[in-house]
Amino acid sequence: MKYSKYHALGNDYLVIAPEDVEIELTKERIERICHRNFGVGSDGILLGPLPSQNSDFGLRIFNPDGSEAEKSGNGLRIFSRYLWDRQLVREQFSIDTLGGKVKARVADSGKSVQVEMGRVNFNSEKIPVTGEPREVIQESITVLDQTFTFCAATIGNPHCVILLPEVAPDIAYKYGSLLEVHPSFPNRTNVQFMKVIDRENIQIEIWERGAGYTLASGSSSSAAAAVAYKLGLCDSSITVHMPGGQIFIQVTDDFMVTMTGGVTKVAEGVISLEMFE
Ligand SMILES: N[C@H](CCC[C@H](N)C(=O)O)C(=O)O
Repeated sequence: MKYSKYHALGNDYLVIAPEDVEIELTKERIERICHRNFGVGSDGILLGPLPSQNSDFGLRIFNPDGSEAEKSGNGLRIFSRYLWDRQLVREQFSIDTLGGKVKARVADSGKSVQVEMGRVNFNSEKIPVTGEPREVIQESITVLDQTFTFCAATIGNPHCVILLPEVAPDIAYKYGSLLEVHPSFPNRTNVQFMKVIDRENIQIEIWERGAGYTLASGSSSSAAAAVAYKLGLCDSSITVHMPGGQIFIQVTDDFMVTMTGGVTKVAEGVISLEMFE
């Protein structure tokens, strides 16, 4: 089964075209393909291009735990580059995901991709977050020995953004997995620990729903930047600094987000079905 591997700031994905799917991609098989030792190794699988009624292309996004995600910013940049590599697109095109339709534009010979990610929404019913319908802004949540103040947002997929004076990987590892499955989030959640550096720069450490600690995340960058803008801590153009690199986010007054970042091609390969035995 053929695949193409790319990374976006160290957040890596395998692109598998539907015509190359030789065996049903069950939860167990996705887990095995993404496994760093027993499989190819990846932060997820992008299945496409699929037919779409309302966009040029359809895309399905799977996490390494086999769960399906509504959106992935890095995944959308990687898929856009894949379409460009296959000469299926020119300048601008649209992609339909479970989390809505986006517009993408490839630049710099495929090394940079801009995606209009859609509107960030802070409403509890949309994210979802349990409790009364409200905007989830600066609320308290307790895991282990720690009570955090958080904001929640969706850009198709759910995010829990925690503002701290300093952030580091150990915070994401210690608390991320517990926040991911906290009962306040019926669909689980992605988690970002955010330090606001100044009005144009933030730093985040990421724990992804269904993937764990990752070096970068486009939807996380979009959600965290939108929260920083919502809280009045940043202006509308924000550079998001992550262990894997930087993503440039622009936020409008009504929280439409445009994301721009790099993509790197890693390899093309063939998955042996023996791996599933
Ligand atoms: N784990 C995420 C999907 C991938 C997000 C991340 N890789 C990105 O670049 O946005 C979720 O379940 O919502």
